[in-house]
Amino acid sequence: MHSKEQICHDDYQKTADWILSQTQHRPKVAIICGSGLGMLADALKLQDSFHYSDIPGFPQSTVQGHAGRLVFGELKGKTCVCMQGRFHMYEGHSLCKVTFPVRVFKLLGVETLIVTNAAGALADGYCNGDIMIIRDHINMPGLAGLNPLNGPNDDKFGPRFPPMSGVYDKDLRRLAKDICKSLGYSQFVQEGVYCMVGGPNFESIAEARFLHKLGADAVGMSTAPEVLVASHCGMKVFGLSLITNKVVKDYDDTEKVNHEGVLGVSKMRSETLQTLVTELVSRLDINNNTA
Ligand SMILES: O=P(O)(O)O[C@@H]1C[C@H](O)[C@@H](CO)O1
Ligand code: HPA
Repeated sequence: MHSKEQICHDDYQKTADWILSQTQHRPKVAIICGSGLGMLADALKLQDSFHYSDIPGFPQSTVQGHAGRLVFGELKGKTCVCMQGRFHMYEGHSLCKVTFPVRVFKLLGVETLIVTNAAGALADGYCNGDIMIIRDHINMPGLAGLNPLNGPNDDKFGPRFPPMSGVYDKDLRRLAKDICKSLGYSQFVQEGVYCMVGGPNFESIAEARFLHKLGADAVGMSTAPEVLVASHCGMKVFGLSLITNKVVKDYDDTEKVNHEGVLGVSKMRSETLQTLVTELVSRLDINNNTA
C-alpha cells in the first residue's frame, strides 16, 4: 500500500516530539474512549489537553460522541493519555490514520493500551448496559485484507508477521474480573469475543446470525485495528465493550438500533466504566517517568 496515505516513522516521531514539547506528562498508559465514553478522561487529575486539530499530523474526529481531544493527566498517581474520540474506517480514514495515535503513544513511552467501545450484543445472555471484558476479537476487515500493517513493515515498531493469539492480556483480564467482583459489578460483567465490522450501517439480520455463528459475542465498528497495531509494537492490551443494544437476529423483531440509543446507554454506564478503568490503572505495575 505505497500510496500518498503511507505514513513513515518520521511522521509519528514529529507528532510525538510536538506532544513532548507541550506537556510534562510522560504516560505509560493510553486509554481510547468509545462512543459516548469520553467522560473516562474527566477522572484525570492535573490535566493538559489538546484538540486534535491543534496536534500536527493528527486526524480529526467526525462522529457525534467523539469530542476530538487528547487529554493527559494522572489517574490515582499513574500518568495516562486519553483519547476523547477515536477514528473509524467508515469516516473515510485509512487504517494508518485510524491507528496513527497508537504508534505516537508508543513513541511517548506508553506500555499499556486500554481500549473501550460501544457494541451490540450477539450473545443471547447479554443485556443493555453489560460490560464485556474482551477476551479476543474477530477482525472482519482484517480477514478481508484491510489491515493497518499492510505495506512495507516498519521493523522499528514490530515484526512483519505478528502473532494475534493471547493479545488481550490474561493477567489484566483476571485483575479486571477481581476488581469487578470487589466493586459488586459481577452480575453485569461478561467476558467474550468482539467482532469488528466496517460500518457505518448496523448489521442485517442474516449478517448478525452469521457473526453469532462465527463465535462473536458482541459487534462494533472499531478497536481491532488499534489493538493490532498496539500488539505489533509490543504494548499490553486490555479492552472493554459496553453493550449498548441487542443486535436483531430474529425476523419477527421490529426493533431498530440507532446511534442516539447507543450514546444514551453509554452515558448511563460511563461512571461505572470510569470507576473500573480507574481501579484497573491504579493497580497496574508501572512507575511514572518525569519530563
Ligand atoms: O467508537 P465505538 O466503536 O465505540 O463506536 C461505536 C461503533 C460506531 O462508531 C458507533 C455506532 O453507534 O458506536
Ligand atoms: N453494531 C455495530 N456497531 C455497534 C453496535 C451494533 O449493534 N452498537 C454499537 N456499535
